[in-house]
Amino acid sequence: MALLSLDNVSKSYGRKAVLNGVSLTFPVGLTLLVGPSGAGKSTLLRLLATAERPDHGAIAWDGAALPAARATLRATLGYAPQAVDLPEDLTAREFARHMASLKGLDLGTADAQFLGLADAVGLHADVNGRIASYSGGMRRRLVFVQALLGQPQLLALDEPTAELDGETARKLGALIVDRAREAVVVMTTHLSDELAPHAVQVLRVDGGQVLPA
Ligand SMILES: Nc1ncnc2c1ncn2[C@@H]1O[C@H](COP(=O)(O)OP(=O)(O)OP(=O)(O)O)[C@@H](O)[C@H]1O
Repeated sequence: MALLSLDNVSKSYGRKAVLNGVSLTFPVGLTLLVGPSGAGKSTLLRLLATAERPDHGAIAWDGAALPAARATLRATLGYAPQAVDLPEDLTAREFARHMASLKGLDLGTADAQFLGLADAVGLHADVNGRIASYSGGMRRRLVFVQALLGQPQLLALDEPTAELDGETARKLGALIVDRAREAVVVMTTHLSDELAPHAVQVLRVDGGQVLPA
C-alpha cells in the first residue's frame, strides 16, 4: 500500500516552477530521488517532510490529506535536511535528547537507541562532545541519527551520505535499508548510488516533472 502520495502537486519560487503537476506514490521501502543539481529534489523532500507546503495539489499520508493529517505524519516523521543549524553548545547526546523530547519519545528508550545508532555510524567516542567540536561529516551523521530516533514510519533523507567516506557511507546505507523494511524511506542521492539495488523505485526529478529513472 502507498502510505504517502502526491496528487498534482506544484511548487514555485518566484517565477521558477520547480515542481509542476507532480503525482506520485511512495510505498513502504526505499525510494531514491535523483536528478541534476537544482532540479528540485530537496524541494520535493521538504514538501514530504511538511517543512513547506505545495502551491497547488494534495499530499496525503495513510489515506488522509495534509494539512489535516500533518500532526499524524509529523508524529512519525524522521527528517534529515542537507543543511541544519545545530545547537553548538549542546553535546551530541543532549541534542538527541532534545530531538527525542520534541518527537514525544520516551527519553530513556531514545537515549539507548541514540547510543546504538551512534555506535553504528562511528560516533560512539564523541557522543558527549560538544557539537561545536564536530566536523562536517560528524554533523551529517548526527543529523542522520536524530532522524532515525523513534523508528519513524516516514524517513526523509537529503543526501545523507554526501561527503562521507565509502566505509561510513555503507554503515549509513545498512541502517537505511534496514528501516526501509517497514517504513517509507525517501532519499535524495546521485545516480550511481550504491543503494539503488535496494530501492523499490528510483525517481528522476527534472524539468518540473518526477518520473521513473
Ligand atoms: N527557498 C527558496 N527560495 C528560492 N528558490 C529556491 C528555494 N529553495 C530552492 N530554490 C530553487 O529551487 C530550485 C530547486 O532547488 P532544490 O534545492 O530543490 O534542488 P536539488 O535538486 O535538491 O539540488 P541539489 O542537487 O543541488 O541539492 C533551485 O533553482 C533553487 O535555487
